[in-house]
Amino acid sequence: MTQTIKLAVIPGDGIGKEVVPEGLKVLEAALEGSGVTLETTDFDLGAERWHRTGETITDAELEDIKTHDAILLGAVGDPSVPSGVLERGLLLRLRFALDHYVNLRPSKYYPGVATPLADPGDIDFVVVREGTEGLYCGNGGIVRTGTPQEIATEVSVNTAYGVERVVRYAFETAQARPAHHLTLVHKHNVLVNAGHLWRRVVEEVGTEYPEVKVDYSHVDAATIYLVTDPGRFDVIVTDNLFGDILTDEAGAITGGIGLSASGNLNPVGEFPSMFEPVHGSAPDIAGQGKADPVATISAVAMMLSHLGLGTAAARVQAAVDADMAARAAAEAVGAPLVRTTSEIGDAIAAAVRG
Ligand SMILES: NC(=O)C1=CN([C@@H]2O[C@H](COP(=O)(O)OP(=O)(O)OC[C@H]3O[C@@H](n4cnc5c(N)ncnc54)[C@H](O)[C@@H]3O)[C@@H](O)[C@H]2O)C=CC1
Ligand SMILES: CC(C)CC(=O)C(=O)O
Ligand SMILES: [Mg+2]
Repeated sequence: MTQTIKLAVIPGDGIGKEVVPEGLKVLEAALEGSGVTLETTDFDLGAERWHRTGETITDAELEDIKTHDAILLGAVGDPSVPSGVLERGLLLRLRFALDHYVNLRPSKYYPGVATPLADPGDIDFVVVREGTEGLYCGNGGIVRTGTPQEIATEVSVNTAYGVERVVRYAFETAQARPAHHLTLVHKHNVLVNAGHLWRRVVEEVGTEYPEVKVDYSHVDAATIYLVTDPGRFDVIVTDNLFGDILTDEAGAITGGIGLSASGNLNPVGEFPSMFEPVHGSAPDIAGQGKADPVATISAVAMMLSHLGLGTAAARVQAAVDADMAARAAAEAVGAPLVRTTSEIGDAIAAAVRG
């Protein structure tokens, strides 16, 4: 049976434009001979478009994106655009409008890959970050008093509905993993309103998953454990801001943010899910061929798996694993591999083809 994947492609800004072509290169290799055809639509969104037209994304473009099976995004944000215009007006608009309430961010350490940790041990956990609420709602404002006593507020929104559905997804994830272990990360000793809601929901939903061992860490302590004892984590469930911060740290300990993939999921399938690297547009290295495309390529593997194409996903993952092994071998002899973004993409695409 032939199947067509309708993929919306948003390279965005900075290194997003460099890593997305590598992701597509590997995706095409993975689909060769599978009977699945790929139909891509490029969306011209990001800083250049904003400078040209003043638009972040139009309602018509959003509707068009909704007709696709999935979205592959690079990154958005550019120093030439006021901070927040693209991050809120484009990226968060997509996540909110497409109800991406699960932001899934796996972290796995490939033994031998360079890491700042002296003894990384066995790191293999997944962060289930809430994606549509919390401090990222844009709920707040600024009171310009005309005096030095200006007031700015950002209010974290946590609904029982929103917390319950992401917590349930996290329990399902923990139930499906061998360790059956879920850690709620929050700060309920201070954020007593939101924190206690999260804690109560985890307790209540947890009664339906008796096999899952549940524990709790305040977010500040969690940042310590990620460095000193990352092996203690299996599945972490947390809110939008804490999950954002923890997953950059998770990238750093597992070999660099250029390796970390994420899926913005609408698990009920009402809207297309969006796959992207955890990192941003990295203006400091943009245009130099220095960006590691592995995060985007791994996001492609997550996308294939989400679309039910497990064999193709496994082929991409195996090729990424092989590339990690090659990196580790080079590290071991003191001669780290130095390759451009497209050379890494070429090597992984070739490995996918076998
Ligand atoms: N999902 C998205 O579209 C995101 C967008 N951003 C935006 O990106 C812009 C830059 O943000 P930053 O805070 O600098 O975060 P960033 O993630 O772009 O960069 C942080 C550091 O990681 C390095 N880095 C990132 N990706 C890399 C890769 N693939 N290979 C090698 N090194 C890599 C960068 O060179 C930089 O030193 C801002 O406009 C920000 O708002 C930030 C995070 C996510
Ligand atoms: C720019 C933010 C809205 C996104 C971000 O940093 C993230 O999702 O990791
Ligand atoms: Mg982030």
